[in-house]
Amino acid sequence: MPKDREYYEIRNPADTRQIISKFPKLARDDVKAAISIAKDAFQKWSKTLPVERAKILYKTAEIIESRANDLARLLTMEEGKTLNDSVFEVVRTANLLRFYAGLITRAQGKVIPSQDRNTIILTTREPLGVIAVITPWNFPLSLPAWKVIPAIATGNTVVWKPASITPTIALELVKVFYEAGLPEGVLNLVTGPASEVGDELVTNKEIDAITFTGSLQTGKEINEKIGRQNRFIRIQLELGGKNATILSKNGDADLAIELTVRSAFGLTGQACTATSRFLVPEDMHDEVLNKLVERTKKVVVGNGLKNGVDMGPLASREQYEKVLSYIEIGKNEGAKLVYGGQPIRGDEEFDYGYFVMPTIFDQVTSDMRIAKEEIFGPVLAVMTYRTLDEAIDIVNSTEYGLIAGIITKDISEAARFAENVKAGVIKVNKPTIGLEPWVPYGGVKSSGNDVYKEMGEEAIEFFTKIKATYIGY
Ligand SMILES: NC(=O)C1=CN([C@@H]2O[C@H](COP(=O)(O)OP(=O)(O)OC[C@H]3O[C@@H](n4cnc5c(N)ncnc54)[C@H](OP(=O)(O)O)[C@@H]3O)[C@@H](O)[C@H]2O)C=CC1
Ligand SMILES: O=C(O)CCC(=O)C(=O)O
Repeated sequence: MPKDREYYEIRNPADTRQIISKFPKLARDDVKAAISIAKDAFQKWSKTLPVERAKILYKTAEIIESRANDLARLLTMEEGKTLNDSVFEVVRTANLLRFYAGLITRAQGKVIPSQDRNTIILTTREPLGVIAVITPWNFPLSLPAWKVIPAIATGNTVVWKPASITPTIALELVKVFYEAGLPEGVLNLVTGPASEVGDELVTNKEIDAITFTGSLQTGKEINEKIGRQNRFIRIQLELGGKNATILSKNGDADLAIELTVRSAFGLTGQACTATSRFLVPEDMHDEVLNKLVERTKKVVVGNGLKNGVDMGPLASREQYEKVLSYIEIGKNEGAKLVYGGQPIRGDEEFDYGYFVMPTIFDQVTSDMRIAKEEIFGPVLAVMTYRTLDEAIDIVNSTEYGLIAGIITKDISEAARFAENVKAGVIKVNKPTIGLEPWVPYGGVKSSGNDVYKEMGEEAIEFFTKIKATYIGY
């Protein structure tokens, strides 16, 4: 790497005086070199036996678990989430490794009866080649893991660009893979500005598929760039959300409040699965709102490394400013601020971090920007409805369709909700946050291009192509 390479600092969002690491701002030529390394490595890696690849994945899981505490601490210091939430990410990563290790050693194709005698027809799955993985910062370990692991498990090689603010934990994951025996060149990390590093990955003709998670705006930009290339390429886009939880008249209000507080303010609202709209029956509004505010007052905000903290800082200055600006937007468009709405300042513990109070707006209507646009922070919009049909219309009224929840004891109501809500994931009496690795995941409408799902067995479909072979004998 050239000596004059420019480096940038990663700082702890809970205390920006603390420098976590320094990373190089790579240039286009570096990315081209990484792609070429991945392309060379593909020749051998794609021919390794699934059982050999599985062995490396199992070993990686073992090492990750043995360092769970250190990895979780690093994740918290870099991204800001609480230590419990970081441990959850580490454990999920180990689970993903074992799940895909098991999956790739199972049957992958079909034997199809032929119309001719003495003929066998079978299908096999083959890897695609070099995969570009582009990921956001909010789940900087387990989200990239659910792309990288099935990609390499199926024999592809990867060039991965992590979000610029969370490269440290990304590098740790790459190191563990190599320690577990991954051959050189199979997984390559490239750090630096999206305008150069990201753009090169999206436009380089040696890339065989792109899997991206991030904002709607970037997703559209990438989609347009791919569209302008005169070639066919697989692309998976997982984008934003504006998820609602409905409390039904037949639901347990206390449970709804508990799950909503967890899904709205846990992870500081920086989850694509977060609840950002809470729909309450009109005649239960006053009682539920009071209880919601009382419960939210108990959310402990602070440095995620500290015991008992429920909500860490926002992950960056950009996020902090974005959230505060949405709070102003909410006030200006007539929503009633009933709790929070301010940065936390005036104490050494908070003064150097991006801390904002958990915030609740009441009297929010579907036409307001805070009900339509993804804020990606701890801001909850409370809305009311009269009938379940009206509530479902409100849930469906945004351009997003990632995840939606209902709290009800009525099974037929839950089924009606699941059938009529346009979202990739439905939760009944569960928090909207919290995905399981063995379950397919992906949004509809503007929440994703929804051609291929992530996680579950379905992830294998994105990372492999099917070949049909006819054998006469
Ligand atoms: N549906 C889902 O599963 C999830 C969706 N998200 C969404 O992610 C967003 C938050 O993440 P955030 O990182 O801010 O999102 P961005 O879209 O800004 O960035 C995501 C990744 O793409 C890179 N990138 C940005 N612009 C380009 C470009 N033009 N070409 C190629 N790569 C680019 C970023 O690099 P850099 O960091 O250098 O800018 C980063 O690595 C939220 O809107 C959220 O909804 C988050 C998690 C899950
Ligand atoms: O809710 C979860 O478990 C995962 C959510 C997620 O990965 C995300 O928000 O990016």
